[in-house]
Amino acid sequence: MNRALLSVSGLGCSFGGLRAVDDLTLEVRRGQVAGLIGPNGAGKTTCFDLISGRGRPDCGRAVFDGVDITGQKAHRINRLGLARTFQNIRLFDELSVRENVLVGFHGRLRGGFFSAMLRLPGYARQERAMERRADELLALVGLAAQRDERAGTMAYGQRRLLEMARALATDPKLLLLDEPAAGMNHGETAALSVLIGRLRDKMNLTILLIEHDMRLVMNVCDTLTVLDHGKVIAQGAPDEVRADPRVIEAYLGPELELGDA
Ligand SMILES: Nc1ncnc2c1ncn2[C@@H]1O[C@H](COP(=O)(O)OP(=O)(O)OP(=O)(O)O)[C@@H](O)[C@H]1O
Repeated sequence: MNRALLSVSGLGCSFGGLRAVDDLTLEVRRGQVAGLIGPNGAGKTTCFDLISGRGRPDCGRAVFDGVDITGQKAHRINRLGLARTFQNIRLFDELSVRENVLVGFHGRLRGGFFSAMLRLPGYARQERAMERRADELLALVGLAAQRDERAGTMAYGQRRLLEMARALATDPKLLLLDEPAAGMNHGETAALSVLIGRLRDKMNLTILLIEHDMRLVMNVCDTLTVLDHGKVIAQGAPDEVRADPRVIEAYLGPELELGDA
């Protein structure tokens, strides 16, 4: 059996004259936490956009769970089991925390418009099941107590967790996290490390994350890919990657003393 859940080969994309992603080849195996790191502007978010259907690559191929998803639309890729969060958090600030998670279930309700309008019993049952699942996911990310608060009033780190809960509501096999620790304090980042480990070990999730917090990256990632100017400059186990002179020169050197993680 092919153990790769996501295989990307030769993927590329330009903005005008800028080659934002150049010949990206990357494999994420089932049950792994993989990290995509690199300096600002290296092309990491663009990679996520290409993989998740928010941008079209001009060359290369992406295969998810045995299905060619190259250039497919975002909602179709999501339905196949790939969910993501965004660097710039996208929540409905006027809705409650719980309602934001329920949005993640959108489109999964069976029965359509009329059963919703008429509030048929089957529809109401599904709705209750989703509310229970939303509450479980909020408990998982540590936001159960804030369930009825307005999302717009939450602290930044909590908003990131809420985005994760909403992505999890689509019941993904692969979760792409774009800078999940951005804006979190030290304690929140430590809790996030534990949560990511739990998602992998207890919920069987495969995760690909972009992150600048090297302590988190070194703690949670089984494998790393380093991008610089759109190109992969190193790939492998975190310890090997951080000792790679090209990586130290491009990125890690000023950010991370050896043994800091
Ligand atoms: N829609 C766009 N139009 C034009 N240029 C873009 C667009 N999106 C990204 N870029 C450029 O492509 C390059 C890669 O950007 P990207 O956001 O993927 O990098 P990144 O590694 O995620 O950076 P950061 O760590 O700062 O978030 C940058 O030079 C950026 O300015």
